[in-house]
Amino acid sequence: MATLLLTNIGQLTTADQNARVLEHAAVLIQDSLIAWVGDMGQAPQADESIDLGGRAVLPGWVDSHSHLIFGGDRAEEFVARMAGQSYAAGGIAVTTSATSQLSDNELSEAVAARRAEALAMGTTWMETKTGYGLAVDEETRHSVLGKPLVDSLTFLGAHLVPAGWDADEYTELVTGPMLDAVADNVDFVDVFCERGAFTEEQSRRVLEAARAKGLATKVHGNQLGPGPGVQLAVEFGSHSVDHVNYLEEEDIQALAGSWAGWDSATRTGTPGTVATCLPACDLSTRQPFAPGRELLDAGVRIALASNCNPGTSYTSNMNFCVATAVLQMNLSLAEAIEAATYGGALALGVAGQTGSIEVGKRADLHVLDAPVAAHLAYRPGMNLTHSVYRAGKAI
Ligand SMILES: N=CN[C@@H](CCC(=O)O)C(=O)O
Ligand SMILES: [Zn+2]
Repeated sequence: MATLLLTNIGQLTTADQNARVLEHAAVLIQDSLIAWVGDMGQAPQADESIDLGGRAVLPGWVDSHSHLIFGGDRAEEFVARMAGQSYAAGGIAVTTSATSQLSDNELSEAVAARRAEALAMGTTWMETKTGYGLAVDEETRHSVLGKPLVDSLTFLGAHLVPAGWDADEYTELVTGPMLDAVADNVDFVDVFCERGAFTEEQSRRVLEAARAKGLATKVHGNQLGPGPGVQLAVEFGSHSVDHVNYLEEEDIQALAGSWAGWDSATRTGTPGTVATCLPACDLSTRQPFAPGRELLDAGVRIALASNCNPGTSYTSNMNFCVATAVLQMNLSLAEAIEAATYGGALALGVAGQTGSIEVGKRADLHVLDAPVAAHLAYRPGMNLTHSVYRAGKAI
């Protein structure tokens, strides 16, 4: 069994349950897993050793929300938005049409290139969604092509009601033949519960169909205005509700209540519904930032994710998301790092495998070209990723 010691780490942010930050640290990797963490002076012998020159190390980012399976872009829509037009869900149809024109090879290559781009910026676990197919054959094709290219895959047939369809009939298709066709390929079922997309009643049908299939759920909710998304997600025990820009007090209380069976000190118990904040999307759509500070203060577990997609957030740069959360959402650096690592892992149900630097977890590590992790927000916009290890392998 091959061992690799990463040593002379200036600052090691573990994002473990005690939020340990170690100085002059080392991490021993055995094959794909973390085998030892501690003071570099006490590190065990290893087959190979890499001196990180005093750099900061943190867990690889867990990006729990993206839409990488698409063709074309929507730069014109973005420019119009910057000139004052507001975002509307209808733009999804432009991408659906562009995506349908790509061959299997072209689409796979586009997704793989986007995944590689994110990995090079420290994202070692990445979720993505279907949702630019909106027909049984296309949604199935996207689920088959997407599955081997990402770590978690979500079915989002309920992204937009395609032109020419009655909304209830399309919901029938999504919850019947479309879900049947993709079910074996996906980890989650998601629904865009929003004005211009799916109503509360239609969203409920999507979540019920997922439950009947034994699939975990997510909800895109409360993005463009107050709405029922958060309450539905909590009611159905969804792993996450994402966007959460427009929350009423009852929404925050419902989310906090969902964590009543979870012990944060030991990270044991029954997890609730993670509130996933998407700061890059909020900037690109000029929406108010999700109230991450208030959610944390109310006892809600949050995640930070990129929401990389061609409409509302064409970036997969998690360094940028973390910097924005610190600078604009009043999160501390430690809170933002935890939300973008362990929080994302909770939102994907993979916190036992990744999201923190602990013995037994997958060796997913992000080395910064900086002495301390604070540089992520202190030097926003700079390329601070020095190197990345995914499942123990340098990329
Ligand atoms: N909100 C719904 N879906 C995407 C946007 C999709 C698009 O406009 O292409 C999002 O998460 O922001
Ligand atoms: Zn999304």
